[in-house]
Amino acid sequence: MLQPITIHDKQFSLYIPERRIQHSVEVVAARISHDYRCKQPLFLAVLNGSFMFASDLMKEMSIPCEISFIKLSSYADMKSTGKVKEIMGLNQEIEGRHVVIVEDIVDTGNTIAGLLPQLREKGVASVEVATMLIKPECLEHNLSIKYPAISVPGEFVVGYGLDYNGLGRNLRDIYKVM
Ligand SMILES: O=P(O)(O)OC[C@H]1O[C@H](OP(=O)(O)OP(=O)(O)O)[C@H](O)[C@@H]1O
Ligand code: HPA
Repeated sequence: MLQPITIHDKQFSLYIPERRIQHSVEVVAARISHDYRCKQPLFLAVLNGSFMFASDLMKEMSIPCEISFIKLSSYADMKSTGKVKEIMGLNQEIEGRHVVIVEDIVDTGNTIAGLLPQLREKGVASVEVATMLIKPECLEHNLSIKYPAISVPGEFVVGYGLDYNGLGRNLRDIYKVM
């Protein structure tokens, strides 16, 4: 068996190898390329974690498409629905655009559940979500995630953009906590 890796105080074992990740990215890119062939989609990649998936996804797209990167403020106003993180860095006009949010992971779904209404308020023509990983058993919202690459159980994962306290994002494979 492969040696586990150590990040900070925890050990992680290899979970999803690079070749499976790359194959899953190709499958998702082909689906989006087909579904959006006359729509010139605008990818909105949520920083930081999505940078690697966003880059690989773009390289596999076979239709004209654009990309912008957004960050969600770590603090925001409290609304009755809970904490709503505001979008920062959106310097692109999105009214009337077909937007595809790009995420590294949908875990509880809080991030996407907060983001979707804000994008709809700005008058997008459509909005869907592409995510490298999804944890269906952790979802706390009724979300329809149209383009999930790989489903995983609830364990904490790192690599391919995902971090554990800042480290591990550079790993080409995805690892899970032991
Ligand atoms: O579905 P959720 O429970 O909301 O979790 C998913 C979010 O958590 C991570 O972001 P994080 O806020 O850790 O920032 P990062 O991308 O900079 O690591 C990840 O990149 C997603 O955006
Ligand atoms: O499993 C995870 N790993 C890293 N970052 C995350 N953000 C939400 N879930 C995770």
